[in-house]
Amino acid sequence: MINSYPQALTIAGSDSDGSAGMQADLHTFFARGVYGASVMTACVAGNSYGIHASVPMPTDFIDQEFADLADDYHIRAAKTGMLADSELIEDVVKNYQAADFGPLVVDPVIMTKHGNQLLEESAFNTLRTKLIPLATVLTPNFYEVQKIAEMTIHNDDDMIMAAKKMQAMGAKNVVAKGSHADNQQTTVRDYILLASGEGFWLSEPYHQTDRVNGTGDSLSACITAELAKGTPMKQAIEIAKQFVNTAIGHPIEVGHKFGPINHWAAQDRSYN
Ligand SMILES: Nc1ncnc2c1ncn2[C@@H]1O[C@H](COP(=O)(O)OP(=O)(O)O)[C@@H](O)[C@H]1O
Ligand SMILES: Cc1ncc(COP(=O)(O)OP(=O)(O)O)c(N)n1
Repeated sequence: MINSYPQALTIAGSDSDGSAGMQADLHTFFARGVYGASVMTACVAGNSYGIHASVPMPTDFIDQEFADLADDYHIRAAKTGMLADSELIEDVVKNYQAADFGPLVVDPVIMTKHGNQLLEESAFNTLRTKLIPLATVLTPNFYEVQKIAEMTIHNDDDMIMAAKKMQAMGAKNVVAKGSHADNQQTTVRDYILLASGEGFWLSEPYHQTDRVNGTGDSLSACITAELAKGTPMKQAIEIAKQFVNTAIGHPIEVGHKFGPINHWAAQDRSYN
């Protein structure tokens, strides 16, 4: 019985307004009924207007965070978020490989949707060659798909080709998130390529709202939470897409500009 409750880990940056980063991951783990632990990699100061400062954690501190969790907790799935630079990526790779933390969801946080760069340009190669090969699931947004696959996406065929390229880099399953830049669109579509080779699109209604901070973090955290519970991969991804869509579709009034999504929307019976 000891340590039997599903436990998941976020290896990510702290975002002070709680809308994204580690805080969004922990909100999501809680909402999905999974215990959440955290390895803090960086701290970001920001609010609903934007990000204003950022500091990376020292790698010996990160090593200690991993060691303490490995000594005591039974982590069944983990995810990465903001890793800031090459040194941090290499440190996280070293620690993850030494631990037994289950499947790894890699959210390759490069840039927020408001244009804040959270990974140094010089770290792209380390991300491609060292972290992506460890990914059980890779969840790039539309911008990150193009950066990682080194191609411009014009249509569905391009997206499918980019997903195959990322799988060839070593990611077992790929969730390539589509664009939502057009506020006239009625749906949002992500392309999924599973380890089996099965590929399909997941579609949900588009919501016109400014309260979309942390959507990518929450999607990858929900997949992680489901994997920690033992949910099969395809179902975990489908649950995550619906979870995030419900959370975007029932916005809460927090912050003045680009606010957080509503992590408890899926549980609130008044929305059903
Ligand atoms: N306005 C929106 N309406 C509905 N779904 C959205 C909206 N914005 C983002 N999503 C969904 O949220 C998920 C996270 O995607 P995205 O916002 O692109 O990630 P990131 O936060 O990494 O940039 C995707 O499944 C995407 O389709
Ligand atoms: C500390 C920190 N990590 C990640 C993000 C970006 O979150 P993400 O969900 O990938 O993107 P947005 O939806 O917020 O653009 C962040 N802001 N802070």
